[in-house]
Amino acid sequence: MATGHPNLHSFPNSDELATQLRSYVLRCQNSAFSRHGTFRLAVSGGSLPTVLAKALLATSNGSPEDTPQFSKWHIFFADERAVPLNHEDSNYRLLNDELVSKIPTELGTPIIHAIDEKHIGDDDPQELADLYQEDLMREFAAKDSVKLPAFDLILLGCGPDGHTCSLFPGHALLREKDAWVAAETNSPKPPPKRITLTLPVVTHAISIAFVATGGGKKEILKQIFDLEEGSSLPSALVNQGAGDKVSWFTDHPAVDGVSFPRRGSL
Ligand SMILES: O=C(O)[C@H](O)[C@@H](O)[C@H](O)[C@H](O)COP(=O)(O)O
Repeated sequence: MATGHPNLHSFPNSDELATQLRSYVLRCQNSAFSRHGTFRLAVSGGSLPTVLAKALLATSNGSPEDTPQFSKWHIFFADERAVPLNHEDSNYRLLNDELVSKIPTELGTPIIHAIDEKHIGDDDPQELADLYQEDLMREFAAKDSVKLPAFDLILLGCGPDGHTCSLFPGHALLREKDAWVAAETNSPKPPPKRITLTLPVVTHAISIAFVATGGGKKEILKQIFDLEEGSSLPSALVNQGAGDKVSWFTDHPAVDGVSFPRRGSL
């Protein structure tokens, strides 16, 4: 059972948010290195890769602690669309365009865990999900030897309907207890076919961060943080399942009208 409450941070602008997100991600990196020598993280699509790139491509102070050591990073996708990797809807392509292709050589190259292109054209994305789950098993141990994979960090967005990953409000997928990766065939946000980490995998991560900015998010964040009616929304379920392992990086317009207390420091 989760302990504590999520940490809600709000920053005046995107520069400040990126600076704080950088400290947070690098702190997660450094503690992952001390546990097992690599940093295993999952990232979402949407606006997240752009903010993440701003955070991670900023100039380092030169210390190893303030340097992303990308050659020891394994980057997975918290969710991915069932489209070719060079398609404009691909989260792989988005992450590559925004971040990976811009990493200076001296910082090394991360290992990116993409979906298997051979199954992208399948009618049902289930095989794509199963193969991605096998990829996780190669990195985190077989599913019959560990109940759930423990990502060092999962970076999420929150949609205006409260979805996160490709876990949408009211969908049966929210009740998935067994699979690590599941197929979604009817996403209300296009494109309809996707794969996604399941809720138990998300809440089992060592750290989880949401990035949500702009006034367009204030109504849903009010529901998620302040109102009973928002308690079954996917993003609220992450808060409930993971408690103080969750940190929200927002800007002031996104939490305008939200009463839930902000935390001053990371
Ligand atoms: O691939 C996806 O569709 C995303 O992973 C999705 O879950 C996204 O994170 C949210 O829709 C928030 O998107 P914004 O940050 O763009 O609002």
